[in-house]
Amino acid sequence: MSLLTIALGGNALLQYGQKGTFEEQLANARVTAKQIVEFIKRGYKVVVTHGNGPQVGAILLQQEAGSSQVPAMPLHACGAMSQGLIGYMIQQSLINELRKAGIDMPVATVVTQVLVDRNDRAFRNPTKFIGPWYSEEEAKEKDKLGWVMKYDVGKGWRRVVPSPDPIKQVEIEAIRRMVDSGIIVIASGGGGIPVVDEEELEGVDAVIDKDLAGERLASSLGAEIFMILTDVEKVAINFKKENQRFLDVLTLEEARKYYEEGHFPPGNMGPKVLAAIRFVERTGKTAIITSLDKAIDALDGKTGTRIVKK
Ligand SMILES: NC(=O)OP(=O)(O)O
Repeated sequence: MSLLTIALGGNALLQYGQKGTFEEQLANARVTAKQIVEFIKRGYKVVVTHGNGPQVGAILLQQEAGSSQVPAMPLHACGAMSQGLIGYMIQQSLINELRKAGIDMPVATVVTQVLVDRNDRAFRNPTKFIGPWYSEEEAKEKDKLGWVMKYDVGKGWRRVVPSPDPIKQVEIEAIRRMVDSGIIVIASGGGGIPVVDEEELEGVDAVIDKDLAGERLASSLGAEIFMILTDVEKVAINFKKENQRFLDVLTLEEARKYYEEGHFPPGNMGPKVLAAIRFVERTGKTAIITSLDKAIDALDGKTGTRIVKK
């Protein structure tokens, strides 16, 4: 049975413009779970990872808003909370869909810590968008609170936090044993809880990119395919320009060249293409970038962008 590692983008749980109620997110998780069950019906073992940008930002806001009554939790603990919340929604939706399909397979979410380097330059240059979008006037007010705000092109101003490079999942052996024993595992959610391992494990305030952490998960588990699901069907060069061109297949060499030429913006397609490059470099296997609704067609080679060794 081949192993498929799926990295779910933000729109799998929360679409731009939605408020982010529990009901909205659960409804999105149900649509996502239907797609994942299609992979399982095709005989794949599946490991799921997911983003948490909107959710971890919302949890952090809740901490700050309630801090006069109960102690606010640090950002790394908010990351852990987001794994529980999102894992719960995906896990419940998957169990319901598996039951409908008559498939008897266990599902479990693993609270996952991901090792980072305390000296990672990312700690001095926050880039990871979290939480809701704000107008320029609102962003100026947030600046006064000490938040770092950046413009998210076409959407508005948003809080940013450091996003160090993931080194490895601390719980990788536990995840491997679960996968080997036939459990559908949801792991490394929100890129994992960032931790350093000096004298002992310790959480650090950051949010890791889920695609880069997903690559670490997929490569370490020996996945056959690493599938990154986002809101576009294919990767494009010269995106939104007159000479925009969508790509069906990218060799490692082409992917590196386009990446270095700056075709893929940071905080958007950039980390997805970088995660795909690293996966193909490390394993020689295939990475696919496509949208959630085209995932099955992409697996069948009918659409999506495939990043291959040669
Ligand atoms: N952690 C992370 O990469 O989340 P998003 O994909 O939601 O930004």
